[in-house]
Amino acid sequence: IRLAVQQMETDLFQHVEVTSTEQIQKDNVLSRIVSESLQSIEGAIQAADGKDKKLFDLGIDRVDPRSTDAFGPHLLTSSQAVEIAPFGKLYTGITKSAVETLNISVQNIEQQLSRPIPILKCPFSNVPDCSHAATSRYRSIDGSCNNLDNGLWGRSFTPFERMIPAHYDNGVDEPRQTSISGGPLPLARKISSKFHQSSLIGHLMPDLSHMAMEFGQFLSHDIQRNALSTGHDGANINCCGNNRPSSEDPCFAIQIPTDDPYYSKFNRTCMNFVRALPTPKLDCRLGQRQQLNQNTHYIDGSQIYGSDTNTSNSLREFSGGKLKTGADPIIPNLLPKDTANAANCILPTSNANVKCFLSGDIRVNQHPALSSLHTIFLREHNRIAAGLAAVNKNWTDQILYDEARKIVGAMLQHITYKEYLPEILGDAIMNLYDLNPLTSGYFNGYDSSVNPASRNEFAASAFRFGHSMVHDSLKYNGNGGDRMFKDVFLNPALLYHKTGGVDGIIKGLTDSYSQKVDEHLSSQLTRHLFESQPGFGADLAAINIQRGRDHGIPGYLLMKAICDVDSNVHDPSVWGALKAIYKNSFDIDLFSAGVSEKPVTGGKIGPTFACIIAKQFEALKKGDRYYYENSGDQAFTPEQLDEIRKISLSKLICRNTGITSIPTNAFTKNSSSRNPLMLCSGVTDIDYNRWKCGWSDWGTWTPCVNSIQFRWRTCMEQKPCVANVCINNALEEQACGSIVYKKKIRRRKNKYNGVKRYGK
Ligand code: HEM
Ligand SMILES: [Ca+2]
Repeated sequence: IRLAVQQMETDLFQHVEVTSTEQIQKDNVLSRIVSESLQSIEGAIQAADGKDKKLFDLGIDRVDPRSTDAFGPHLLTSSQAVEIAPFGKLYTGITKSAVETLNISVQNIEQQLSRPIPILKCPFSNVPDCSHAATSRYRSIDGSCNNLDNGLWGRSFTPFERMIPAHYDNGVDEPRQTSISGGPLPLARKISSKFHQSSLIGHLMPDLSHMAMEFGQFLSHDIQRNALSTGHDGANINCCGNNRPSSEDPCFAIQIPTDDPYYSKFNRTCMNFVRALPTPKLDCRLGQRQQLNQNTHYIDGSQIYGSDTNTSNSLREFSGGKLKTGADPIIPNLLPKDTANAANCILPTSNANVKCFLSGDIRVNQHPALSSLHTIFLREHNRIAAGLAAVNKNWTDQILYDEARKIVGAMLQHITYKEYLPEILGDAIMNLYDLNPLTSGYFNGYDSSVNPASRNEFAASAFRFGHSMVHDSLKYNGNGGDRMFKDVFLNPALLYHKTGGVDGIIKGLTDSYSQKVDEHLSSQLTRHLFESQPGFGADLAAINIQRGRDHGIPGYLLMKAICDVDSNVHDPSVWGALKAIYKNSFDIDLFSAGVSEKPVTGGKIGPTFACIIAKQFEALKKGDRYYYENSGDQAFTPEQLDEIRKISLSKLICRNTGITSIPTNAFTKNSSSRNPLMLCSGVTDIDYNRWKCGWSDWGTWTPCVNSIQFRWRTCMEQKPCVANVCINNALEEQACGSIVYKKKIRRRKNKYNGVKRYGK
């Protein structure tokens, strides 16, 4: 910011491209506003920084991330994100000044005066040079240069996009908290306790296994990680103490009514809630407050490998292309241990070997089911790296790592589009949005004009539908049986069990049902989330509603209209219950009404969420140059692609655990007809010959004709082989029948042309 102020005099209008006198006048007005307001806004930001420092020095802004007030790892914001927050404050501050001074709407500011202001620095101005990326077979770690025209699209530490503009109370940045009929919106916790309370009747999903819940979360952690505001030096903020106004940015604490059916027992009237940190838009034009995604937006396995180079390097073995594993004396093949306990999870005092885990996403320790799925993919990466190394002795660590990462990323996409989404969205929507993978050949739908970025309506509301699928407990085939979620949040101990462990958790996930997607959430999430004090934890339904308001997510009815959804998509009693809580139907929050819609035919979620989710996955497919079915320089060969198409989550589980049988489709519960059990002993590995460079194995001999027979082998220069190891095909011939000749090898270049025949 200070730099921006210094630049003000020198840069003013230096790079402005203007087209008309009217535009010049508008721009002049805007620039005057910017220069007039800059100093006072900077002063306000500095004052807030000073306050943060004081709270930090007094030891107040240091919430233990393990405590209920901290939402575990969700509050740990990366330093790259912390650096962007001041820009967000500055841009929204100036936008507000412009709106007030000119007395026009923020949309007008965005539309009429929409261009970057040259005197303001932009945190997204370092557009990478993507010239080498066009021919690269591998994605960058941070997602940059996937799109060659817009190198920052989908990169980590860039803003969430939006389907439609935000609905903030003041139009620019204040959370949506006022009813359109006037007066406050109903409290998020009140909506949760009245509408999202857990249900014990008919709450199980008859078709979907609990693994469908878990894969959804794992996938969501690939696509997005919101960045929350921090105090001084990245400190965790508590908005429920007496030291910060509980509803002054960055606080937006969740008020708990005094007659709350649960929290009143503990005299709790406040639940910590910190606003997402503000960021300008990617193009740094003035406008509304936006939020920041710390992960790569693409489905690329970033939750396994990291979304920045430092993280990804810290997870690599740098030998044989492998990822680091935990050096545990009893169970060797776990995720690497977080010996510094930076993730701050809960460790048992009884066993010093038990440590939290490291992965590409810091939320890996949230609960053992999530950590277990991470473990499966880590093992698969290392298995593939070893398989590739066995057929290509001269491949370096880097090639092995890159290629194994490429294959695992493709497997994630295949499982997402082939197995997971069809269960959630149903066939009609899969077809409508062209989401089905092909059975052979390349997909030719890459469209460089499609921005793949995660949409705010998707991340802050729609894809949280999975919270409704979470069961009360984790079924556990191991020591001590099933575990209530509240007993295992942030606790990795289960993975270290000798009998059970990852196998016991994974088996339990495929062997139990998810809950139905409806308005009911398990009380493990709405009363006991990250419970650290006996009795109560946080409430995820209330947090989801509050987060939607924090991000200015528009009300449900507007999103429903945008999605062109007919009326009557709710059970009348459900809609009646919502209307009884809200003063005005147009106020109803997207999460609450979206999650409670009646499911679409063949799917598990209602039409509004299905529309938001399908549009997102369409963008993630068509806007990803590295989508696994694409052709081009970065493509798999057709034969390699066929190998990817053979995999399923169940096969991955078989290959990486000691589990002996599993439902063929891991997302639907085993039933003898629809989804029979498959024996893991019959599961084969991918055919690494599809990746082998140099000569293939010899084929079989042809039948003996005229006392001679042949066999061939081919030179495999398939990508990513280094060329010139061999050329074309080689033919071997030998005598057969009664006369025995010596066999010879020769090149079959230009069909026998110029090649001498040996032997007879
Ligand atoms: C036991 C299981 C789960 C727990 C404990 C959990 C917990 C959480 C928490 C604490 C947040 C942060 C809320 C906020 O501050 O705004 C969150 C965000 C989110 N969750 Fe979950 N979740 C679970 C499962 C799932 C599932 C199954 C899905 C989807 C299928 C899902 C999708 C999301 C999404 C999309 C977000 C927003 C992510 C972001 O941008 O940071 N979660 N979850
Ligand atoms: Ca990603």
